[in-house]
Amino acid sequence: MACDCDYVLGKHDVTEEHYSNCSSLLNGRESKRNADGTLNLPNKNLSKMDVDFLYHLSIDTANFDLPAMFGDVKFVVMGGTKHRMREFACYIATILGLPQDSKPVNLTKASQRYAMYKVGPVLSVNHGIGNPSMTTVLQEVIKLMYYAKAKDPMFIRLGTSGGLGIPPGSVVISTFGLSGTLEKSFELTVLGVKRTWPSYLDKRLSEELVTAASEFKEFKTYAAASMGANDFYLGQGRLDGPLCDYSEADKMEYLNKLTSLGVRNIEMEVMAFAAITSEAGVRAGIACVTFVDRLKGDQVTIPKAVLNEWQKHPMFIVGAFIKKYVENRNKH
Ligand SMILES: O=P(O)(O)O[C@@H]1C[C@H](O)[C@@H](CO)O1
Ligand SMILES: O=c1cc[nH]c(=O)[nH]1
Repeated sequence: MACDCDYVLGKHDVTEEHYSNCSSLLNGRESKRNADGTLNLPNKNLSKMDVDFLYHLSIDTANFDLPAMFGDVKFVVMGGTKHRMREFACYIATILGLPQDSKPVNLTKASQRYAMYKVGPVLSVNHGIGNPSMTTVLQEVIKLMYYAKAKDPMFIRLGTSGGLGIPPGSVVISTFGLSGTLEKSFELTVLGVKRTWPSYLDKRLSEELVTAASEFKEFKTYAAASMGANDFYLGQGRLDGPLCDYSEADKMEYLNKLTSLGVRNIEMEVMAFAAITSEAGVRAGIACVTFVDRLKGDQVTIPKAVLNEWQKHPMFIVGAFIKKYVENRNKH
């Protein structure tokens, strides 16, 4: 079915409101999920494969009972580092009152690439730095949820970032991702052709995360656009990398432009995370703490112990959201 708003992928801009109200936007697929909430992935080749090896997870569909292992997953929470995602697994077990192993089991240890922990309905997975690392594990986890027949799983990224005009330690809940060239889309070259997909996040989930954040008064939370850079140094307009051929004035002009467009933080995965989850029909959100105000400098100079505490801010928000969701579900 053609999109009823005449949006042609990659050719016209689409407003956030338009996007979240348009159910037929995604490659003409009428339904992104089955009636029972299980995923209806657009790649029809998958159903023709006898076995699917999720190579970077070291898990396959022949030797693992995926519905038994992962069928109850409701939240896939992802973030850059293995340490953070292990910490989040322990934290969520505590706040949900679930039994905790003294050493949480890394279910993807054999892959030697990533770490993945399961605590009740929560899967906590690290994704490394930048799009290629993140999209590889994200796509395998989406397939994992598909084979496990998980119902309506939500994907949330817990990240770190550089802020724009907001106090370091604040959290930004992303509403959409903006590329370095200021496009609201994720670009990937497929079969030699540059393709783009819209990079909006789930509006309702963002709002629910903002509501969950309102109980934490010790740091500020902003709902805003995020810029996703393909590099930490030049890609984020820093002056302190090994390479730099622009001036401080050029950098400030660019960062001020981002700020005037409503961008409040810069990280490295937002567009791909938003686009791929949306194409796969899963609701997704992103909450990132900021470690530096990029309008004031480039270097992250805050002591590591403080950064480790700040890294917990998005965990508090996402933890509160999950706890409330689980409590409400148990009531019904
Ligand atoms: O989730 P993390 O803390 O990895 O997110 C940001 C974006 C990059 O992955 C990385 C750069 O330091 O931090
Ligand atoms: O400035 C920053 C800090 C953390 N992560 C980023 O991508 N940028």
